[in-house]
Amino acid sequence: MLPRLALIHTGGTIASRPNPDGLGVTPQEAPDLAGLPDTIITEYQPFNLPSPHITPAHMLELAQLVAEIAPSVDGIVITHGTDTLEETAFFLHLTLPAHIPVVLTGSMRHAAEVSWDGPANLLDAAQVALCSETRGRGPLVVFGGDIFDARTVTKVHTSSVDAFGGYPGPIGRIDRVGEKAQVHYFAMPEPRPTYQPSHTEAKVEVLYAYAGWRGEGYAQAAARADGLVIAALGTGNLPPELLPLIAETKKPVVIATRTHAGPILPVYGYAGGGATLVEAGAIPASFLNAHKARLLLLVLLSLGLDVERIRGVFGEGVF
Ligand SMILES: NC(=O)C[C@H](N)C(=O)O
Repeated sequence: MLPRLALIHTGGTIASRPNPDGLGVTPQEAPDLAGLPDTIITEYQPFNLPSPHITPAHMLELAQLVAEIAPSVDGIVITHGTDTLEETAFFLHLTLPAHIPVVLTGSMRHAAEVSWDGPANLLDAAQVALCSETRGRGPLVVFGGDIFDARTVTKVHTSSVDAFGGYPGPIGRIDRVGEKAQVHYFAMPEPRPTYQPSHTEAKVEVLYAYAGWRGEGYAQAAARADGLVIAALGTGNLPPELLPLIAETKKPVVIATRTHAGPILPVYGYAGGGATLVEAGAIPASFLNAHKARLLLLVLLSLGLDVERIRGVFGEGVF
């Protein structure tokens, strides 16, 4: 029996061309998959958006579509804009069973450019999705031949075709010798819980720390949102003015880092140091970046978990 692949197109540069109405480049036409004969391909296009227009509601719609079609295919590829690709990948990682082989990819150049990287990324993603070793790893991101897990992958360059990286790096690689694809994995997947929210309506805002921040915008965000994430400094430290603000917040306040790799650690005991923030009730985000910590918090709040249970999930660090 021929392998069955589902291709879900959502827009992004991989679907973009110069705008016929004038300004810039916009998503228009989903890319063709070339170079994969003897495969039954079914295509879906739930929406056609630049990825800055993607919301958690779109991510939930995608998770539901993937779950629906997974039993009738051997692999699923999602084409997506690169700007928020890691957020959709992580949302799917949190909400889909790990046995479904889902691979996200995109491109950094559009189809009218000489350096158009869409076709190679799409073929790589399809071959990774159909590879039997991919099953059990949860949603992955394939870009430039590197295979990343959804938890650690992040966009590391605004314009290079090698736009994705993250700490500690790829979990695998796809290369091609002639027509034949070779897929190698370097690590085994770890067991982890997944979550089934029926909506994504919780409001979580991200605040970005900087030298001299006195908490401007904090009170308004804390009043509006159901929970906050702060992209804090280093191992999760803040200026002293933030300490009393966090101490009086009853809603969950998750501390991530604006530094590009590494964990949140309760090391420092000066006012606003990580140890004082944790003592004041803040929740360390472990190794998650601020925008992924936001999605985990949003999922947990949408499921109705209280602050202590949320603290427990982040504290266990298994996601
Ligand atoms: N390379 C890309 O896909 C970037 C584009 N702005 C998007 O995310 O939709």
